[in-house]
Amino acid sequence: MTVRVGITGAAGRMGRTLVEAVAAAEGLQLAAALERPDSSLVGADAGELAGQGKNGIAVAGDLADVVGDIDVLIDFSVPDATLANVALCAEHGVAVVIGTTGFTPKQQARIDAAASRVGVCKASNFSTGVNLCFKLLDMAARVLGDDVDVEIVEAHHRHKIDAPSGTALSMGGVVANALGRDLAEVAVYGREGQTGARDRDTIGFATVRAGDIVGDHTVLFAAEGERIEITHKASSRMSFARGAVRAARWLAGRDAGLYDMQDVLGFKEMAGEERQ
Ligand SMILES: NC(=O)C1=CN([C@@H]2O[C@H](COP(=O)(O)OP(=O)(O)OC[C@H]3O[C@@H](n4cnc5c(N)ncnc54)[C@H](OP(=O)(O)O)[C@@H]3O)[C@@H](O)[C@H]2O)C=CC1
Ligand SMILES: O=C(O)C1=N[C@H](C(=O)O)C[C@H](O)C1
Repeated sequence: MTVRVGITGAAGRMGRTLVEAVAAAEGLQLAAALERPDSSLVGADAGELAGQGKNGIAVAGDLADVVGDIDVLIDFSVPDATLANVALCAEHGVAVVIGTTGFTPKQQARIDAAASRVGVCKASNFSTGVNLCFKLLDMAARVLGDDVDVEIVEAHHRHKIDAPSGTALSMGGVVANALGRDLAEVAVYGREGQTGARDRDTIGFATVRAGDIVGDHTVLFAAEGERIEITHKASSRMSFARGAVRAARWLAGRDAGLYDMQDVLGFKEMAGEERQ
């Protein structure tokens, strides 16, 4: 079966990379590409926008016009646009891969509601490397326990609009969960002035925005006399796009529910087998 894919924000950094990744993927076919309704790019050829040469898919401005042509929507845009798109897809039985970051808890609840009607695969990071890091972080936190200070440092390009990155927050969530802490209670977002000594229970976040950095994340586990650092560095957006394409193939035809890249990679099944 060929999975018919739609891509929102098709002229964006991730959108263009996704158009290229879908073209290279087996079993997937680009069936729709979207931009804002008022964008001057509506009507342009999506392949040309992605620097791939014409692919015959004209950029649409309204998802309602093309939702019947697709099986899965891949959405890397902004929270408000993603929420509107997910709601429409849920009405039409179209599955959604969500890469957008920066949702509030209230916005996340709307995604959860849509996922009771269709399959939704949402991940703050679709690269295999970062998802492997989540497993390594879980293991490191469980072994090191409360004997270390945990700090998370992330760096991204100057155009990124949310901070800390979705990936940094997910990493914090994994570590907090492994240590039996609630991230909302222990997170410290930046420090300035007379901060006092560090509280061991906190998880610190530091953000760098500069130039064209694709995405760097480091989690430090610092004890007296030694320090472990788990680092991931993305050098190409294709690492995210390939993961999202893999997720789209995996999600097509699946039951309604909220999934993530750990499901797609089979990591949750592996963890279940380890426990048995
Ligand atoms: N999960 C993951 O693996 C990854 C997630 N991301 C996330 O993906 C998102 C997009 O990142 P990136 O591609 O760098 O961002 P860009 O700004 O390059 O692209 C966003 C696209 O969405 C479009 N858009 C913005 N607002 C609307 C709207 N209201 N309606 C329709 N379209 C809209 C933009 O159009 P316009 O230019 O006209 O505003 C643009 O084409 C971010 O949240 C980022 O954090 C990024 C990389 C990996
Ligand atoms: O905006 C980006 O570029 C990225 N966003 C994601 C995030 O917020 O974690 C993933 C990746 O790091 C790139």
